[in-house]
Amino acid sequence: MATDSFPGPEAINMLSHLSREHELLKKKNLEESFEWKRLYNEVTELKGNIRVFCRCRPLNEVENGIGLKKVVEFDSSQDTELQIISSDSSKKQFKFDHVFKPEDNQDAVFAQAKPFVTSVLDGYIVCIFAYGQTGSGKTFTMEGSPENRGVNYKTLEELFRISWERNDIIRYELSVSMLEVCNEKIKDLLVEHSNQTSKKLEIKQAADGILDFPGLFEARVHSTEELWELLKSGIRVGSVGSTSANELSSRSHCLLRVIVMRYDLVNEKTTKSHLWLVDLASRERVGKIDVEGERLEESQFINKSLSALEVAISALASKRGTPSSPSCCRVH
Ligand SMILES: Nc1ncnc2c1ncn2[C@@H]1O[C@H](COP(=O)(O)OP(=O)(O)OP(=O)(O)O)[C@@H](O)[C@H]1O
Repeated sequence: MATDSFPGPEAINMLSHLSREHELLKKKNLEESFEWKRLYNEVTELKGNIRVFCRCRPLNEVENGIGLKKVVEFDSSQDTELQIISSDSSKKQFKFDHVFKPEDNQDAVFAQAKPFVTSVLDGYIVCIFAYGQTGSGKTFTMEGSPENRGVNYKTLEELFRISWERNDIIRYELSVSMLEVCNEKIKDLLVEHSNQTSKKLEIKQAADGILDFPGLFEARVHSTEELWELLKSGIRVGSVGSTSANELSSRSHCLLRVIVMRYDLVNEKTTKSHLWLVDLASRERVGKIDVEGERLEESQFINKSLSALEVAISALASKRGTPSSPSCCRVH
């Protein structure tokens, strides 16, 4: 009978010593990681819970073809300021947390959004949204294309990467929902993946203060590939129209919600956080853009909802609560 496959008393002693060492090392790593996390979130808060970035896209072929001139000037030594040149050649300066120039690519934009991913995985509620005039590049920035992925894809990829990296100490479960707000109606863009039929959705405030949409489908996702397939199907279902200013104009607010369930193996606590990635419909100067009938009504709804958003953001910025913006809602 072969006995050398059973460890002797010395080997058992050594194994238990190694196991104790491993436990101590794991505890030390955990303590360091929590300290790092605390400092990281302190820095994030100091930088401000609301950040505003401005991205200027390059002029396209049509705009160049008809000889349109650039009306934005950048200071090469400052990446937080730009100047708008008016028709009388006077200049007006605007300041942001960061300004992206026409030559800045999708990676440069994502580099600024990346730190928020860590915040979501640490239990914060984060919302990243693109706001701007029709054709200014909101969908390009958020969605991008398969060759030129935007903030949505890169953020979700990073979310998965960090959650796997932390697997030793924290277990994450990620689910996504995708919805569209068009003419003040909420549509579930992933309903075809559920066993339900499309139904009217409403916004409710849950007991914990977080906004919820009872009945909205939540798809559990395990990888970026799986998630991307889901998003593509949601995008197909979304509404697209056209204005004279942009041929493929988004006529609705498109919202992607990632629900992050976080189980902390150290303190055995479960927390839930949300990441919102939003491509807003564009505010339109109805008098200047050739819209009529149904499109005109849509534009009026869009403008009204964007005005409400402005009120909510101003209230958050001045740290006041408004009836429509729960004070627990934290926007980075
Ligand atoms: N940074 C950029 N670099 C190159 N092309 C860009 C950039 N931003 C936008 N574009 C191009 O400009 C066009 C309009 O962009 P996009 O559709 O993203 O605008 P939008 O703000 O979402 O418009 P709408 O609100 O009408 O839907 C698209 O063809 C897009 O590929």
